[in-house]
Amino acid sequence: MDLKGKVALITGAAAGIGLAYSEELLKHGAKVSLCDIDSDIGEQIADELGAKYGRKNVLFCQCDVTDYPQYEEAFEMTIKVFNRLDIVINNAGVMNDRFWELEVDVNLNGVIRGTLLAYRFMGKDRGGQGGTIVNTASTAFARPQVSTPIYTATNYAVVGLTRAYGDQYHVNLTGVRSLVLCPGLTDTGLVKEIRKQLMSSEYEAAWQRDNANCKTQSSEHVGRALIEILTKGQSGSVWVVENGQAPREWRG
Ligand SMILES: NC(=O)C1=CN([C@@H]2O[C@H](COP(=O)(O)OP(=O)(O)OC[C@H]3O[C@@H](n4cnc5c(N)ncnc54)[C@H](O)[C@@H]3O)[C@@H](O)[C@H]2O)C=CC1
Ligand SMILES: CCCCCC(=O)/C=C/[C@H]1C=CC(=O)[C@@H]1CCCCCCC(=O)O
Repeated sequence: MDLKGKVALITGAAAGIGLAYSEELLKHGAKVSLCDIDSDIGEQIADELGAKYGRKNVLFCQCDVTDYPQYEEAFEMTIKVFNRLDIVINNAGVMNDRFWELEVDVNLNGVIRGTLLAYRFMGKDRGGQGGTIVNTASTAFARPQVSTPIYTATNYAVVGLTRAYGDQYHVNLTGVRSLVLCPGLTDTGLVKEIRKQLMSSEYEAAWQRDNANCKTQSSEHVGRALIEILTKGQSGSVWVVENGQAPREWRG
């Protein structure tokens, strides 16, 4: 896929994996709409990336993915500024099973909202040009993270959503392809104070076991993997990126 001049909207773009996706897309000549709930860091990141890759190529939209009207405004603003939309990356996520309703609202409902908006603004059946949706899940979908059952469930659901929408039936109808990237342990701010993120402090032993054999990878590695997946990923495909290795397709 030639990314030059393409427009990508990325959620959770102010930090971690979303920021790495954004920078890698800019390096490949795309324009990016950085969407994040955190406007202080988001504006600052947009300034920094704009100075490096050209101010006309970067936009920041303050957007909480749990708030449909705000999310819709981010799509409208992106298309108004860049005049097109080719790629939607549903990446914003949290891990906190204590606040599980919010976790489900961000990690699953947020991806559903982003997917429905992507079809509305890119779907050929809705007057659009077609495009690509990339969702971020986690390797927790393939090997359940026993210490965070609800976080794990949201990742299973995102993979199921992507596989169903990724079917050729939807591609024929809309011209939109859907892929899912599942990172393993990645060095970001997702885990701040693990004891407060597990449903029970008794789960700490399980948390240690869950992550015992994982090698931490950088968010930049996941960013580079995104470009490879965008280039060769078939609609409905599921990609695992872990331990700093090249992306590999998961075939269930
Ligand atoms: N870091 C890791 O080890 C792994 C992360 N993931 C997934 O990768 C995705 C990105 O996570 P990280 O970069 O690690 O986390 P992070 O905490 O570094 O970045 C997440 C970003 O999402 C934003 N955000 C949070 N709630 C939001 C909302 N309601 N609306 C809009 N933006 C919101 C935050 O402000 C932040 O900028 C998540 O979906 C996470 O589940 C998956 C596997 C491993
Ligand atoms: C010893 C713990 C070190 C810190 C671990 C950490 O930061 C974990 C991150 C996970 C949080 C959400 C995820 O999606 C991350 C990785 C999930 C990997 C699941 C590993 C299980 C396995 O591969 O068997």
